[in-house]
Amino acid sequence: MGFKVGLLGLGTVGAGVAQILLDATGRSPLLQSLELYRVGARSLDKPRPVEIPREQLTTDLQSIVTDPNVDIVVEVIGGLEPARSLMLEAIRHRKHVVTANKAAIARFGPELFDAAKQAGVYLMLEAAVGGGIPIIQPLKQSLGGDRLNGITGIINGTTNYILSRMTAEGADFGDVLADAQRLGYAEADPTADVDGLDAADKIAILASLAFGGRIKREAVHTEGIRNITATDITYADKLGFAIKLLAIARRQGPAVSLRVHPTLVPHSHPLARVDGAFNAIFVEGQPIGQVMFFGPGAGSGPTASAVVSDVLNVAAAMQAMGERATPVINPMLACSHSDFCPIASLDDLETRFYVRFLTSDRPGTIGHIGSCFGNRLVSLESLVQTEVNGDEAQVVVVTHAVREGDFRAALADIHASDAIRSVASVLRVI
Ligand SMILES: NC(=O)C1=CN([C@@H]2O[C@H](COP(=O)(O)OP(=O)(O)OC[C@H]3O[C@@H](n4cnc5c(N)ncnc54)[C@H](OP(=O)(O)O)[C@@H]3O)[C@@H](O)[C@H]2O)C=CC1
Ligand SMILES: N[C@@H](CC=O)C(=O)O
Ligand code: NA
Repeated sequence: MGFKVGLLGLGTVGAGVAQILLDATGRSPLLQSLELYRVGARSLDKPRPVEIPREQLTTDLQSIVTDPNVDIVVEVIGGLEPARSLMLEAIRHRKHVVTANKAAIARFGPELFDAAKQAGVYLMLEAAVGGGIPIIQPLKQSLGGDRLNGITGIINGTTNYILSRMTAEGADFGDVLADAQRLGYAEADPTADVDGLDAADKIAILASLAFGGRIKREAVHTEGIRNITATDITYADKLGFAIKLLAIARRQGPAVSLRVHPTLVPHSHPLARVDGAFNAIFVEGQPIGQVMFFGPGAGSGPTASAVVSDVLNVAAAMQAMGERATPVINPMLACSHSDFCPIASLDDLETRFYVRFLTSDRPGTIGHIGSCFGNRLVSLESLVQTEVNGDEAQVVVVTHAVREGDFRAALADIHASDAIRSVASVLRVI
């Protein structure tokens, strides 16, 4: 029994997918049942790293998703539209869909999964989070017996690369970003990466799988890394922390706390040692305890490896289904949530904070900071005056775990005082 694949997109990921599909040697025998049948792209004349016969190539992607011979559509064009409409059209034509498109899934997941359920087809997305790292299927299958409590991930390679280089070289954000763009690590428009939006898309997807409910994309509190300075990286290091852009989803009472922000991570934590463009996802559950998934979060080959694994899972399920008229969907491969997860308020988050103040170097300043925190029940772990420059001093505070709302109220009280020149940075600590 053979299955025909319609590939939408022949860029970084699409070319990698085509390369695997066209070379089954040494791979799963099931690959031999797959035929790369049609391929869609914007340009027919662009040089490609993989040779596709001209008659298989088209710029008419609609004709692929409606082609009665196509069994599985792979969407790797990216972006919101026409990706969303093409996936919906494919599903309505009863084709299984495999996608790497975290932006579209995070926003249109409910619409797409409802359509897939109604049509009796699979919508698969292993490549959408962590690129080549298996994390979607492990959450659906391997950890299916666990009650998951938290997911903490470095799930954006660009920002991890930038922060790693800032740490290694003592360099500033702007300089490293410019260099990352020159080297092709960061895109020409790096907004989605450096402002945390890409990581927010991905944690919304992971949280939905881990906590068994739909997630509204706008529920993810998102802060990027533009304001991280070499000064904070140095202070954090002296205090025993690395600064990482973490995406965090945790159970908080009956709700789920969802956030992406730069975070101080103790040097002893496994995530502190994930450097460069690598990704890692740290999952906590009961009874598993802690488990970490590490590897290449992007790139042609790794991402294509995840896409093809989905295609193979779908092919295996289709083979098992045989010629049955009514589709039988394997619940361990499908997503069947219908209710939205309640989202916890950020004010109620309990976390430690790092805060750096620029103050006047005069008597009473430190006492004033301490009492403002104390009045709001914010307990301090350490408070150090680190540097004096003329009449200006730097004061770095690390709190114990406190309610975020209380911490913010104390900060507002401190800010109102004329002993404080500015609050130079506020970062959460895990
Ligand atoms: N690159 C990576 O490492 C990773 C990417 N992803 C996701 O994978 C998806 C693809 O990314 P990537 O391969 O990097 O993107 P590219 O920009 O490299 O490739 C996009 C491909 O889609 C084609 N395309 C785009 N829009 C259209 C359109 N409207 N009509 C026809 N063809 C179109 C382009 O055609 P043409 O070549 O002719 O211009 C190109 O072949 C995205 O959703 C991305 O977020 C996920 C994880 C990692
Ligand atoms: N832009 C992303 C790539 C894939 O998701 C990243 O930097 O991690
Ligand atoms: Na993955």
